[in-house]
Amino acid sequence: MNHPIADVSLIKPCLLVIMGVSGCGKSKLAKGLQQQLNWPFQEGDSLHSAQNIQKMSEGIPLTDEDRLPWLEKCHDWLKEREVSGDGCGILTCSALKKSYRDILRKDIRGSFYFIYIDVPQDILLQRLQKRKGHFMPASLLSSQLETLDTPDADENFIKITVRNDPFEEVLQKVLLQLQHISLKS
Ligand SMILES: Nc1ncnc2c1ncn2[C@@H]1O[C@H](COP(=O)(O)OP(=O)(O)OP(=O)(O)O)[C@@H](O)[C@H]1O
Ligand SMILES: O=C(O)[C@H](O)[C@@H](O)[C@H](O)[C@H](O)CO
Repeated sequence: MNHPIADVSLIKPCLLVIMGVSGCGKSKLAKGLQQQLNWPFQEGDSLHSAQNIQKMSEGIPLTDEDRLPWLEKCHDWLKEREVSGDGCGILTCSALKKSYRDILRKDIRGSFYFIYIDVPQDILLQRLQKRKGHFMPASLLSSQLETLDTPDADENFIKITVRNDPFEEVLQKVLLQLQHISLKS
C-alpha cells in the first residue's frame, strides 16, 4: 500500500450524508466509513416507501412529491443522531437537488457534511449494468444525472472524484479529508 492512511482517532464526531447519483458508490463508501469509524449507519434506500421502490424498479423516475416523505425520514434519522448526544452518524441519500439537501440539514446545529461522490457517466453505466440484485435499473441513470444539482460552494461538502481508483484509496481520501477538517475545527 503506497497511499497515505488516515489516523481515525483524530476524526471528530459529525453527521455525514453520502450523496450522488445511483451507482456512484454511496453504500460501499458508507459501509467502509462505518467499519473505520464505528459510527451508526443508515442506508437511505431502506427508508423509501414500497411505492417508491416499486416505481424505481419499473424504471420510472421519482418526482419531488415522491421524494418528500423519504427526505423527511432521512432528516429525522439525522436529527435523532444529533439529539442522541454523540452527534455522529452516516447516511446514504442521493440528495440530488439543493432543495433536498436543505430538508436534510434543516435545524441541524452540529457538524454536518455532505460527501459528494462524482463519477463519470461511462463508469456509472458500467457499474450499474454489472450490479446484481438491486432494484434500481441502469435505465434511470440519465434522469439521475439530469436531476443532479452539484453542491454549491456555500454547502458544507467534501467532493471526491472517482474514476478507476481502487476503493481503499477512495476510502482513505475521504478519511484524510475528515481528519483535516477535524484538526482545523
Ligand atoms: N470505488 C469503487 N470502485 C469500483 N467499484 C465500486 C466503487 N464504489 C462502488 N463500486 C461498485 O459500484 C456499484 C455501485 O455501488 P453502490 O451500490 O455502493 O452505489 P450507490 O451509490 O449506493 O447506488 P444506489 O444509489 O443505486 O443504491 C456496486 O457494484 C459497487 O460494488
Ligand atoms: O432520489 C432518487 O431518485 C432515489 O433516491 C434514487 O437515487 C435511489 O434511492 C437510489 O439511487 C437507488 O439506490
